[in-house]
Parts: sequence; C-alpha cells; structure tokens
Amino acid sequence: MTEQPAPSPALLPHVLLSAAMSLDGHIDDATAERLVLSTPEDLDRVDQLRAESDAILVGAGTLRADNPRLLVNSPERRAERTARGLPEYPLKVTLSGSGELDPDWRFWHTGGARVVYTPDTAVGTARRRLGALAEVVPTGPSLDPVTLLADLASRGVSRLMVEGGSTVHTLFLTSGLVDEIQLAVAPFFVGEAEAPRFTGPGAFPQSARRRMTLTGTQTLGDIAVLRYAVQPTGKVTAADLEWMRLAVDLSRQCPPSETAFSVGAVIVGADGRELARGYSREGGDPTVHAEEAALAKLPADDPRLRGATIYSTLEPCSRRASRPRPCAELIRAAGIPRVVMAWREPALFVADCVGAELLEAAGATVLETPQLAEEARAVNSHL
Ligand SMILES: Nc1nc(O)c(N)c(N[C@@H]2O[C@H](COP(=O)(O)O)[C@@H](O)[C@H]2O)n1
Repeated sequence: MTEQPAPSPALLPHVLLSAAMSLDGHIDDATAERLVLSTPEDLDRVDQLRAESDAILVGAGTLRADNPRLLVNSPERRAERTARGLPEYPLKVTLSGSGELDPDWRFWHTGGARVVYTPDTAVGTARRRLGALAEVVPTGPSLDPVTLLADLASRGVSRLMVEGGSTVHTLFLTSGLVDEIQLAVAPFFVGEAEAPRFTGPGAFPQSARRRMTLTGTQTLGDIAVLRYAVQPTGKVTAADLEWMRLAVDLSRQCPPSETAFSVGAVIVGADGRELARGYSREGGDPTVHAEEAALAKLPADDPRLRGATIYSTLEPCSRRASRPRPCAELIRAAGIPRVVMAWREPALFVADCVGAELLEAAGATVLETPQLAEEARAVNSHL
C-alpha cells in the first residue's frame, strides 16, 4: 500500500493589529477611567473589523484595566456572520503570564467562546480561577505567541484581530507575527509619562532599514486611520537578499562533487533571527541536501517553523534517488510558509524538478531572487 503524505500543518493565522492612539503615541491616559480616543464612525470601522475576524485577542492587562466585552455590536453584522455559517461572535482570546484572571470580568460573560493561553506554570491558577468560563491552553515554559497562533490555526482561525494592550502589541510585533496594522490617530496629546504607549521598547524587525508599506489612509471625523502591511511575504526584500547572500556563502563550503549540486540553505524565524543553516554534503554525509541539513538541526515540531522563511540557493528538490523524502516535502511537512530560492533547478540530474510548484500547491509563498541567481549558479559552474 502506498503511504499517504502527512497532512499539511495549517499556516499561522493572518494577524491584524488594531489600535487607537493619541498624537503623542498613548493608547490610554494614566487614570483608572478609560480614555476615549475614537469617534463613533471609527468605532463602527472597528466593529466591522471584528465581524470579519475569526478571533479577537487582548492581553490580560487590558481586561484588568478596561474590562471590555469585545463583541460585534451590530446585529446586522452578526446576522451576516451566521448566514455565512460562522459563529455569531468571533472567538475571544486572552493571554496571561500569571493566570491571575478575575472571573467577574465582562469578557467571560458575553459573546462567544473564550480561550486563555498561559505558560505551563500558570495553567493551574487560571483553571482554578475560571472553572468552565474559558478553555485554558498551555504554551510551554513561556508565553509563546507562535504556539498560541499555531493552536488558533488548528481551531480554524485564519484571521486574528489583536486589540491591545501595549505589552501584547510589542510581543506580537517583535516576534514578527503581525501582518497588518490599522492605527487610528486621535488629534490630541496625553502628555503623561506613566500613560501606556502603543508599543514598549523592543527589537522590532520593522526598523528604518526594513520599513512597512503604507497601504491606505482614511479620515473618519477627526480621526486619521493609517493602514500598514507589515510582512514582506509577497515580495523579495533587502533582508531576503542578505539572507540569500549568506546561503550562497554556505554553498561555497560544500565538499566538491561532480555528480551533485552545491547548495546552501538558511531558515529564518518570523522575528528575523536565524534558526538553522546547512549545506549540501555537510558533515561528510555524501547525500544530505542543504535544506535537509538545516531542517535536521531543529525539532520537527519547533513552532517557530510555522512562521519561518527558508532560503535555498537552489529550488527545493521534488524527487530523490538517494533518500525517500525530497526537500519540497520536508519543507511542507515542517509547515514553513515562505520559501525563497536563488534559481530554479536546471534539467541536469532530473528532467522536471517541480519543487516550487509542490510548495505553492501546499499553500506556501515561493519567491525567487534573480539578483543572486548568477552567484548561486557560479558555485556549480563545473557541472
Ligand atoms: N534543493 C537541492 N538541494 C541540494 O542540496 C541538492 N544537492 C539538490 N540536488 C537535487 O536533488 C535531486 C536528487 O537528489 P538525490 O541525489 O537523488 O538525493 C535532484 O533534483 C538534484 O538535482 N537539490
């Protein structure tokens, strides 16, 4: 009997970060009262965004400070959701480092189903405090946002709306997990040092060298709504070229062969940090491929793979004589959603490599860096 390939792991949900801030960057003031930043028109825009989401997430700090309900308020929008076969309300999600959650908060008693993510150490506390009010899901030794997103994906969440607060914004942005920002800017200043800011300090992948794309602006009363695309998924960026240059350097370390390509590969997490690297025939194994060597350095279930990019100087192979699973299959099974290659495999050892097509069919974004194809080819000019 032919063995069935393992099902593709679900890709991480699209993450929209939605916030309102004062002109001096505060999302609230320092008083116990909730600061109103938005206009009614702007709140209606947010209601629409909620209605379009499968889940809405806020941190426990926001629940503590604002006691929000996080509902879709418009009955028409709720009716549209149910007509589309969706639950009336999006799933409500929170995360807490301590599990110290107050069962009286409105979050637990309104709208749809609720999930809480906590580190393993806080699960007992959260379950004791909440009982049947919410499902409590452990995320390992730390409050890991990739594990959280992978778990939401397994629940069918493909669009997540993140609505605060400052710590959560910072966590998701510095982890490289936000796809889109919608930021409403209110025309006044808060001016208080203790008031929470849109984000705290952190190592943001979006820096002056890696700018986001402004995709739209809108005026709603006196509010300016700024829309940004955060992730460079659909096109090759300057950072992609730097990683590919490293992969080309790695390919130069391959033990020479007259019968196989010399390839370099690097796997980079969503936060822009290297996870693993490899090259063909690394460690004296005459048949190991670059992508395979890099993947072998990570646990198969490493949650960071679900948000990663793999750079390979050659198209991942689709058929092998020396091993049972080609690289395209290994990358798909690891759940890597983005693949960047320097050149397509020429018809030298196999006539019809379809690694890129297999990965695209599995839902991955596949990109080429023609700027570096010649360098990647030159390493193999003896073949
Ligand atoms: N993507 C990729 N990475 C490497 O490191 C490679 N050496 C290759 N080579 C291609 O893989 C296929 C053959 O594999 P086996 O030698 O049978 O294991 C064939 O398409 C080669 O061109 N590819």
